[in-house]
Amino acid sequence: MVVPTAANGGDQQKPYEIPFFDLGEGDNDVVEGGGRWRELCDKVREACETHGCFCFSTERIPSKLRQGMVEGLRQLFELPEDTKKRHVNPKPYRSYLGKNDAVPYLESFGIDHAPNVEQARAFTTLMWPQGNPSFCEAVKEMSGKMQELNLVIMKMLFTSYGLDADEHHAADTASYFRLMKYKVPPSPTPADGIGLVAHTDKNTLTILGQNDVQGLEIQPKNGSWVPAVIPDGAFIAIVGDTLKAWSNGRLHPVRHRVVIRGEEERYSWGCFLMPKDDSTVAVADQLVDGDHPLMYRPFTYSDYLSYFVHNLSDDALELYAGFSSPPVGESRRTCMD
Ligand SMILES: O=C(O)CCC(=O)C(=O)O
Ligand SMILES: [Fe+2]
Repeated sequence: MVVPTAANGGDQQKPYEIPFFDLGEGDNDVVEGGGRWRELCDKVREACETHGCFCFSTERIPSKLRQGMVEGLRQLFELPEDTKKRHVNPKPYRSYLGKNDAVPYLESFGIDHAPNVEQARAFTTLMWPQGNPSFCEAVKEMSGKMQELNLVIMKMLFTSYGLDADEHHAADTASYFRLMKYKVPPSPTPADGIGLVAHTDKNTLTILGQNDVQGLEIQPKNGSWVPAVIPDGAFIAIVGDTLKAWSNGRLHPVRHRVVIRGEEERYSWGCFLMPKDDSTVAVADQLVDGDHPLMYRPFTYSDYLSYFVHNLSDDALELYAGFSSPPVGESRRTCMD
């Protein structure tokens, strides 16, 4: 099944189709050896190579959990600015972001290892000293399910490439959970109600959910921006730069942005899968051959992220790790193969 995306704000754009997959019921369907497993692995890989993203539904995340998440986000972003500013973390994109000229409609928080109840509780207690057990539970559960799904999709990609899809890579994997609110721009809406500037994700694989208010756009390989319409209750998975490197350029980290239109506030939340800070990302040996010469040198994810934060280049991966760039002299150890 594909989800046709209507042209947004004009009739110039051709409808663009983002693949949509039903990732099944709990653990019964999309598990290794299940009826649809192998077929889905290939379709997911194809979507990630061609589009760099796909939408999916899953019964692992019940609608009650989604509702709890959205309700908690409303309460969170309504807190006083001084309270929200208490959330500080030295890692990039984690501290509370509000009132930023580059992204005036966006507010966000990033929580490390949110599936860990201690981390989820530390965050909610910081925001609500008297506690907020229901949002704490929603953050822990939602981030845990999304991390699980991220790992399932990674496994699908490994399987489709015929690589050992052993879970061992999960041990070298971390995640952070990002909570976002996009305010309604003042009326009349500026032509460019940019909620989040165009970028590729630097991590491995991202899964995003939203409160059914659209706004995400992607730039397909052919160049022009199109809306990425996420069906109600569904999620979108987006390939990051690190997966492009690991797959020797096969998987496509699609550029995306958020454009705010309409009258409703948009809430979104994302689980960003990434290698642990000290893990080295290296191209999988099996994905290098005569037709696919080695494109990237090994690198440490945290060094790559730091390079990006200091340079903010659209071509960060190619400049930092592209084979023509200078070697870093790191030993070759890989977190993902
Ligand atoms: O809010 C969204 O839908 C997109 C967020 C995003 O792309 C990001 O945080 O990297
Ligand atoms: Fe992103």
